[in-house]
Amino acid sequence: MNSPVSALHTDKYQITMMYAHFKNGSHLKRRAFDLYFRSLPFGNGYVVFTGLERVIHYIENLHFTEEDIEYIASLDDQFDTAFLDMLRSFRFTGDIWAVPEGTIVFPEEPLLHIQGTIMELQLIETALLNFIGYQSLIATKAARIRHIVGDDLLLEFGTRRAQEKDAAVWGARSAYIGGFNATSNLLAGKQFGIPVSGTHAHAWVQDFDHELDAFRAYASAFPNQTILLVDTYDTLKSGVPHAIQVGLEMKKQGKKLLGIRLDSGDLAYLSKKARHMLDQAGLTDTKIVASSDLDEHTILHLKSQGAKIDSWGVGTKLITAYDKPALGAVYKMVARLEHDHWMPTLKISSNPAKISTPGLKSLYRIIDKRTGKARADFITLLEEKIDPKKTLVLFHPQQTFKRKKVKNFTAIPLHRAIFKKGQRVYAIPTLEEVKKYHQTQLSLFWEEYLRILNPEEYPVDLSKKLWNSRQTLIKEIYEQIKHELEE
Ligand SMILES: Nc1ncnc2c1ncn2[C@@H]1O[C@H](COP(=O)(O)OP(=O)(O)OP(=O)(O)O)[C@@H](O)[C@H]1O
Ligand SMILES: O=P(O)(O)OC[C@H]1O[C@H](OP(=O)(O)OP(=O)(O)O)[C@H](O)[C@@H]1O
Ligand SMILES: O=C(O)c1cccnc1
Repeated sequence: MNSPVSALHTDKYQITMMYAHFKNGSHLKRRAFDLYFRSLPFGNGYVVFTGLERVIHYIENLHFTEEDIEYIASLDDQFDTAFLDMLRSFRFTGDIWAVPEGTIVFPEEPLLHIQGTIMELQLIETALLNFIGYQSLIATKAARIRHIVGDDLLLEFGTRRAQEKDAAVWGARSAYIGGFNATSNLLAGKQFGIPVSGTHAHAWVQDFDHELDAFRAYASAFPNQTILLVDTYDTLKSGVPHAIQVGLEMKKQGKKLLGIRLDSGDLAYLSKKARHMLDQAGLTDTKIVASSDLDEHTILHLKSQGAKIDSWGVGTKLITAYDKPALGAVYKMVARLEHDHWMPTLKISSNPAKISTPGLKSLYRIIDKRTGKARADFITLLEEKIDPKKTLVLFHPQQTFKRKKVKNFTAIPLHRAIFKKGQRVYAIPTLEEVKKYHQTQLSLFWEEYLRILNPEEYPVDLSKKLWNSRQTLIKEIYEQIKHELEE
């Protein structure tokens, strides 16, 4: 179904670290990593997590072919035969936990938690960040657009402007999860079962001597799904009148002109005029589709101007995540297994926002039982239990004086086990299930967190124990550095 992803879809340094670990005798040491992002894209209040299905296919198929191994050997004559032999039988043997696709997620949350040998965990970093970062970005952009249009039909038109093929196809899938109704990309339709849709291009009209002939010919080829592009010459003087003429001819034959498409000019003005003209002619059921560099901001403005647009075709600005082309997801080591005991590890940075959260952790969503709405997300040490009968004290991880007490709540664990010892233990949901799950996720949040402009910051808090363990580790590392410098 999906084209397999090569094991070489990784950065060179992952292979060189694998080799250095192999020479060091440490390649089979067990480690744990978290995948997360640090800041929200597009000024949005949340991210829609997607990319897991591709991660699963990648992990299940992960192996080096003979050609891959030959290529690696050709890079550096350092690589000895024993290492190359080991690559021949390489398979992923670790454990992965992840939030399901479609989940609403926030900065600093462990979206994936992965345990395995350091060698395999290094190898997969690049591909995981690549898939999750891009797909989550597009699903989030799509959700913003869905938020603005209400129930209007949303069509994904981005393939021709996407950053190459995979981005177009997986982007179409993410857009569908985030709230689009259909894609123009047939491969995405075939591969994922996304509804496909479309109109026709200017070239269809240009290929005829007269616009009217072009419209008639198109209507006769597709009598049940005729949508005519009306802006090739002059939208109001030529395109719409010709479309109306064809629409009336179709009506006489008991058929219906489904729609017209506007693709340039002042879309508010043109759509209002076109609506009026269609209605005057009795074509009240004929819909108006608009496209032309649309995004959530332009659509919002068009709506505020009273544009009479029923359906939106969105390409470039969605599929390229135009205003924030990278999510900036990261993958950090959080623990090392030493003598059967997980030792938390930390990445310190001069920028406090970049200090990672150590250890094996659980991620919960705290739901207020009275309202059914999310109060906060709560990250704990793995071994901690939350007692729903007790009051939960939440505090801001930086401004710790900011506190709130939560009673009468449910703590929903967000992680699912995906792989155990290299074997998948997770039943991949259908795309429709993912889309539906995303909708139920949205319903957990107050509108204040969902609005597209200046949303409220949703609290993601650490348990006291986790917060203490992080502070202790930071202190220990600074003490150690000080001590080493003094020596
Ligand atoms: N009423 C409107 N209010 C705000 N933005 C609009 C309105 N009508 C159209 N737009 C947006 O303005 C931009 C206009 O694009 P541009 O000036 O490049 O040309 P165009 O009219 O689309 O023609 P072409 O596609 O042939 O270049 C598009 O992003 C479109 O979505
Ligand atoms: O505007 P987007 O959101 O990217 O949507 C996709 C665009 O692709 C097509 O344009 P085409 O390639 O025919 O070029 P055009 O810009 O001249 O319309 C279509 O007419 C849309 O305008
Ligand atoms: O079907 C359409 O109208 C379409 C498809 C891709 C890009 N622009 C428009």
